Amino acid sequence: MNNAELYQKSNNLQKRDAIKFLEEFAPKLNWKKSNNRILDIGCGDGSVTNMLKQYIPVDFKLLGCDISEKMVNYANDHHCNEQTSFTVLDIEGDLPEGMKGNFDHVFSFYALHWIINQERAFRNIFNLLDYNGECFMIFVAGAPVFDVYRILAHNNKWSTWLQDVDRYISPYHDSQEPAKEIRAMAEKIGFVDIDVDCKDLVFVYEDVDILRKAMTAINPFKVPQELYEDFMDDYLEILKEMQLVDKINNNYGKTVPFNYRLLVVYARKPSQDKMLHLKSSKH
Ligand SMILES: C[S@@+](CC[C@H](N)C(=O)[O-])C[C@H]1O[C@@H](n2cnc3c(N)ncnc32)[C@H](O)[C@@H]1O
Ligand SMILES: CC(C)=CCC/C(C)=C/CC/C(C)=C/C(=O)O
Repeated sequence: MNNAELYQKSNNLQKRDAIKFLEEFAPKLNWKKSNNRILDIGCGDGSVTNMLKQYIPVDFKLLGCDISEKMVNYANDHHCNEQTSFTVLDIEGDLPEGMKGNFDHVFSFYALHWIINQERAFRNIFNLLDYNGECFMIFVAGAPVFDVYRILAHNNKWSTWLQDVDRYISPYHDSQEPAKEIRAMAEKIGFVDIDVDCKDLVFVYEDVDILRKAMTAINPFKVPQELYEDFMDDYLEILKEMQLVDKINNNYGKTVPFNYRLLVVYARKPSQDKMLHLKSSKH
């Protein structure tokens, strides 16, 4: 998952969804006239961070962050300029003091399903925002890829490399009402104007080879290189058993549609007055 070169060639699904939801939501955000301080969490190779610039006012400072140093280096090499830079940050870890309260807008695209401790990450996002700051995030609730990981983890051939499989399955994959869960968590943290939607979407891969590359680009497991093609063959066999890929002719010359559920989340940190008022009414 930290091969930026490969990821930027195979992230059509992620890019399509970032564009789709930015087009809908960016015009509705409360942009400042000047000096918009923006953070993109889980920026990866930086290509979506770069696209984000088309949807924000011209006066901005944009920081992308990612847990992977390799991704951050690639993003800095390809997309860094006077207004945009990238840094290493684990959104599930301790925040540097200097970043707290420093952002008017926090975005995150296709990253938060990688986080086990959701409350820690959402609390960190709250603390990164300045008063009245807004966050907008899209991430995967459920997808067949997570069922495939579970099945591979139970196969003796692959179990050694998939021992920590739960770490890489969206925390909402088995949830009946992920939007309700997220809303309750965001309310508990102190967010207001919360809007959470769980969308049923479809992405059509042009053929099995393209699908294979996309799955390799997001594969989090350290399967040895010499076994990797065999691993992907078994991966595809499972997709055939699940009737998601045709058994006949390896789906040759045919497109491969996949259904998945995507969480689309907006929330705002209250004003300073509102927060002081809430604090004093608690005592
Ligand atoms: C699928 S990529 C998404 C990249 C980009 N946002 C996009 O939409 O194309 C997910 C990214 O989240 C990063 N990530 C995973 N866990 C993270 C964490 N705890 N803190 C920050 N980034 C994390 C991964 O390193 C990876 O680069
Ligand atoms: C098995 C399969 C090909 C599923 C495709 C649908 C889908 C939503 C894939 C994205 C999964 C994911 C975890 C992406 C990411 O982290 O960027």
